Amino acid sequence: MNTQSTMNPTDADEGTPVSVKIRERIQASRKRFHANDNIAQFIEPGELALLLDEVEDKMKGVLNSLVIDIEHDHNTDNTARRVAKMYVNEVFRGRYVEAPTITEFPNVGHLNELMIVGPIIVRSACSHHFCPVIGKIWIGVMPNEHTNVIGLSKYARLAEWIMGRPQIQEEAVVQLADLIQEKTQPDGLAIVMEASHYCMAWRGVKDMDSKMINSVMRGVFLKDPTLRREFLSLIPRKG
Ligand SMILES: Nc1nc2c(ncn2[C@@H]2O[C@H](COP(=O)(O)OP(=O)(O)OP(=O)(O)O)[C@@H](O)[C@H]2O)c(=O)[nH]1
Repeated sequence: MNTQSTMNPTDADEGTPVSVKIRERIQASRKRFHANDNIAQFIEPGELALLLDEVEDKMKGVLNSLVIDIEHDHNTDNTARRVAKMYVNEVFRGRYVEAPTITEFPNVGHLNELMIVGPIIVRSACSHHFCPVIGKIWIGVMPNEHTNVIGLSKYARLAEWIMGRPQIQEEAVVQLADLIQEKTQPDGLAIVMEASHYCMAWRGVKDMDSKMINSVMRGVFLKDPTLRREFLSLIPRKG
């Protein structure tokens, strides 16, 4: 018997986890959905709330498998919901929502002097263990007369959107550089990030002191060693 032919497509859809529906749309568009990719364009209105319910349900499974009595332990009876909210609405929000709106102003003053913003405090989580990554970022921009000027706070908003995903630091700074480059089209862009990785402090090697520092240099920062030195000397990293 061909059961398919008698089924209404909406009935077939019912009971399909929302994550599966979203994943199918991404795959149909042949787009990537790695941990540090944004997938907002594939999420329909109302689906984020359903995704939260689904993650809560799966988290209950994890707690059960950890042999925690969530039925009777008053401390953990709502933990699955809290963790789901933390992932979907807070720490990994940068995967599920569109980029912040950025007001761009024309560079009427023809500014072409080095501009530095930082330290911007950033919070992320490593893709490997989902442990916190907390650090600082400095951004240097060398505008030209065609460069769009964006409000100072917008650098922090863009950084928050990129860091609000499971990341590895090397890829996070490149994603942020690509985004700022696209928004402002400067002659040069420099980013330095310094962060503590709690997967190395709380667990694993339990090293409390080491930090990872990395940088991305684009355009004139790459070509001009004097400008690069000026940028690096102006960021008060040890302060
Ligand atoms: N390159 C890079 N490595 C990272 C970052 N965040 C965490 N790591 C490292 O990722 C590695 C994962 O190593 P694995 O050997 O797969 O995992 P593991 O067995 O739990 O490793 P240990 O942490 O050594 O116990 C660890 O060395 C982490 O310190 C990051 O942003 N960039």
